[in-house]
Amino acid sequence: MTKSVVILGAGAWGSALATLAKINGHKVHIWSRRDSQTLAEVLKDVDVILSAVSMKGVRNVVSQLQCLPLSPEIIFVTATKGLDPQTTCTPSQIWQEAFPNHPVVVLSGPNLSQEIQQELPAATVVASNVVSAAEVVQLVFSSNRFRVYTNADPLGVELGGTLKNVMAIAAGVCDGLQLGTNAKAALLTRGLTEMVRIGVHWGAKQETFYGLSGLGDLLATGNSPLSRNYQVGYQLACGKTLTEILTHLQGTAEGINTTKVLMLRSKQQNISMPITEQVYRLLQAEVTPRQALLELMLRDIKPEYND
Ligand SMILES: NC(=O)c1ccc[n+]([C@@H]2O[C@H](COP(=O)([O-])OP(=O)(O)OC[C@H]3O[C@@H](n4cnc5c(N)ncnc54)[C@H](O)[C@@H]3O)[C@@H](O)[C@H]2O)c1
Ligand SMILES: O=P(O)(O)OC[C@H](O)CO
Repeated sequence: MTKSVVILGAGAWGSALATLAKINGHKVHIWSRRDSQTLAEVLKDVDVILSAVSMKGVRNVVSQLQCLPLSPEIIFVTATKGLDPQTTCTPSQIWQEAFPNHPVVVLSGPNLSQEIQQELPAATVVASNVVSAAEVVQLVFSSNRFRVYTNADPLGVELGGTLKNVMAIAAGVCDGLQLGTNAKAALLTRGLTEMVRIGVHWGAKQETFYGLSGLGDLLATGNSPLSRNYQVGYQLACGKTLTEILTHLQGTAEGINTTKVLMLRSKQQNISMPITEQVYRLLQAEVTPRQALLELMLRDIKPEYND
């Protein structure tokens, strides 16, 4: 059945998702801050509202929507991969708190928007506590070039896509320093351990991190120069400053803010996150990439699990 879908955010990801819904024949409107129409006008008779704004815009967009009369049938989908700097909440937690009577679905997976716009095949996950809502969103986006799986662990799916951005910065550093394939495998594997450690403490399911939205996205983003987060790490390793990198970076590298929020949360909750800590210190220019590497290599020796 044809759905009316409004996509909030006309950036790289919002545009790619709009393309995917349009090829399935759905009525799609992309809304941005510069839209000539108001939100009230575009949200008339909408079935699905998908937010693809970057983390810094989420609270602003949520409060604009809270002022509008919205039918409780409307499904919210969040595709943002970030953490709120004030509360450390995830975007879906912000949407659900603001709209407690609406179903909220998280959409996340190994989805580099440029590849999707080139019509290359990809897969993703839509997760919600309301299974029927996830299934509606699955139908909106599924096609022969985009395979969509449902999942009942929205927090785990969302954290996978969010936390891997920190590891993607580290992976870019690893490649920028030309540390080789062994080092990269070690980094991504230990990075996943770190994601699982804090994610499970947060309330997510461990197995979710081994799926598309966790390991899948970690592999895509940690190995692709198309990733903005990877590019940040790569260029830091090549000697550029963060300010220089951000001047020329196309789009948002959410991992920079996520690293700060994660450091705060891991310290508050006493959770060991050594890779995240070195990425944080590197972004703060407290260590060089080589010093960060040495810090990680010279940590106390220990069993692989049990740390
Ligand atoms: N690009 C990708 O490949 C990709 C894939 C999956 C997920 N994501 C995630 O999607 C989100 C957006 O990424 P992107 O690549 O489209 O970034 P982008 O920088 O291209 O676009 C960000 C969008 O957010 C909007 N925005 C920012 N602040 C706003 C505000 N206060 N009010 C309204 N709109 C605001 C911008 O206008 C822009 O349209 C990020 O969280 C990213 O991690 C991106
Ligand atoms: O360009 P990045 O680093 O934001 O990565 C984009 C997506 O998260 C990949 O799934």
